[in-house]
Amino acid sequence: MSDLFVKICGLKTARDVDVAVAAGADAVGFVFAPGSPRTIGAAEARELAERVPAGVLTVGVFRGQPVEEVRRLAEESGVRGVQLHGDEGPEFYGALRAQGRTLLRATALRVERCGEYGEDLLLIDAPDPGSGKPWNWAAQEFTAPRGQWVLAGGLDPANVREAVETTGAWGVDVSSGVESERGVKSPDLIRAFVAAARG
Ligand SMILES: O=C(O)c1ccccc1N[C@@H]1O[C@H](COP(=O)(O)O)[C@@H](O)[C@H]1O
Repeated sequence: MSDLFVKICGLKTARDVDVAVAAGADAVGFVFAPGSPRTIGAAEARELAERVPAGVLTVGVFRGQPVEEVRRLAEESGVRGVQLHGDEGPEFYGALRAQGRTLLRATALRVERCGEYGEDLLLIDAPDPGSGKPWNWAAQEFTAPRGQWVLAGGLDPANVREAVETTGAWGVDVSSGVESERGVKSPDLIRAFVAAARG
């Protein structure tokens, strides 16, 4: 097994959290961005996060929300990581730094290296996050960033291994590709994804 970092995102039920942890996920994500079929509240996320062992990172996922809201939801839910999908600049990451959480910067832009905005992990995603639509990570023009970067966007059990081998990603993140229908996770697909990702 490789030591690839694997994050399973958009979890809403205790069953799915338990399956992801048992399958060997390194991180689980709870969506606080409004308007997603996966959006949950802070109290629900807290209950789910409390099931997660200390060695597995719990991550709150945000998009275009004010820093006060991000701080509050992170505090109320107790997640240990914050993933930002908006166009937040370095000052936004700086404002969150004091909370001591792992900061994940998600972007569809070309980025030279992880850490430019003060993030701990860089997530290279599709322009429409959470849609399940892949982007062309195999394209000649794609240059992998330096440092710890996570590939996301349209991954599933069938394509994840090739994606890792082609791009050299340090980690992978998935939501749609482990669902039986939009917003509903499949335990079998979660297990298959983690196994396939690690090869
Ligand atoms: O999952 C969502 O609904 C979501 C909403 C808003 C921002 C990010 C979201 N999810 C993130 O999208 C990527 C990849 O998703 P997919 O596998 O293509 O469905 C992943 O980083 C999720 O954390």
